[in-house]
Amino acid sequence: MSLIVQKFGGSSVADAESIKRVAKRIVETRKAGNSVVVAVSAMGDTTDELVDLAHEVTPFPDPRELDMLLTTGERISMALLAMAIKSMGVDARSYTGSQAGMITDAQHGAARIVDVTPVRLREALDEGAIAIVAGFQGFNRDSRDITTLGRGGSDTTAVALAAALGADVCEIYTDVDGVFTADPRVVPRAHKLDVVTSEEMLELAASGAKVLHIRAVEYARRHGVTMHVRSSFNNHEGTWVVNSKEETPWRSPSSPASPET
Ligand SMILES: Nc1ncnc2c1ncn2[C@@H]1O[C@H](COP(=O)(O)OP(=O)(O)O)[C@@H](O)[C@H]1O
Ligand SMILES: N[C@@H](CC(=O)OP(=O)(O)O)C(=O)O
Repeated sequence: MSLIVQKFGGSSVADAESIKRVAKRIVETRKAGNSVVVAVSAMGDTTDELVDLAHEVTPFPDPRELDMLLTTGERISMALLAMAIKSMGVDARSYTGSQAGMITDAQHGAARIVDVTPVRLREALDEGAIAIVAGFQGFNRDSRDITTLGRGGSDTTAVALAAALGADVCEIYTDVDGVFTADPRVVPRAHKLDVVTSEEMLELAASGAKVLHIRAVEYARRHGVTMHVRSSFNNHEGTWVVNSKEETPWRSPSSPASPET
């Protein structure tokens, strides 16, 4: 049995229909015989809307309270996703970052992960359940406060969970088919890369490829996590982010042998 971490970005869970579509995909991965942990982002533009709302209240929101506010976005999507999966007859449980054991430093808005203690996730997996974790958030032990990892931080949540749980692969689901030579929405001639090294991915991320959070790539490189960036809207093989080109990409059991077009 493989352990797969799947991350769904805000673009993949923008509305109720999308949440049901994503739930179906997660259930298929579970029914194929894998253990599944999911990291989910807030729906669509929820985080931007919450930031705007805070600035309507005050030009300088208190950093602790801003983190408290922003983490609510992921709570909404994780609970809805767990409900959708349960309605399909499969056990699923949602966890906030603190419940999932994402321990960070105290830097509100840009916290760094210092430890991951996924005790409750292991319990859920042992009982055959799918664990759904709120992305982009953690908990600081000293202040006992909730923190956020910075914008786009759910990729890092997924990679950190994959490393701590010893997952076989960390799948990053988004709204494009993988990592392209340039932003495919801006440069129509950009082409998809099948395999990139984490080194190459760091360069792409540094030059603005927001498809992956740079800290997630750094974390994956440090901990030897293999990532597969792919679309949640089709079953095409995406881009493998590997530590060295000698590494044979691990074929995801959730990828069909002959992908649909
Ligand atoms: N080099 C690139 N390859 C792929 N996508 C890119 C690249 N550069 C920028 N993007 C953009 O990144 C977007 C995906 O990131 P994001 O909107 O944060 O998704 P999510 O909500 O899934 O986290 C794509 O829609 C694409 O426009
Ligand atoms: N919701 C947070 C965290 C995140 O990673 O989102 P996304 O995966 O949609 O980029 C943000 O918008 O920054």
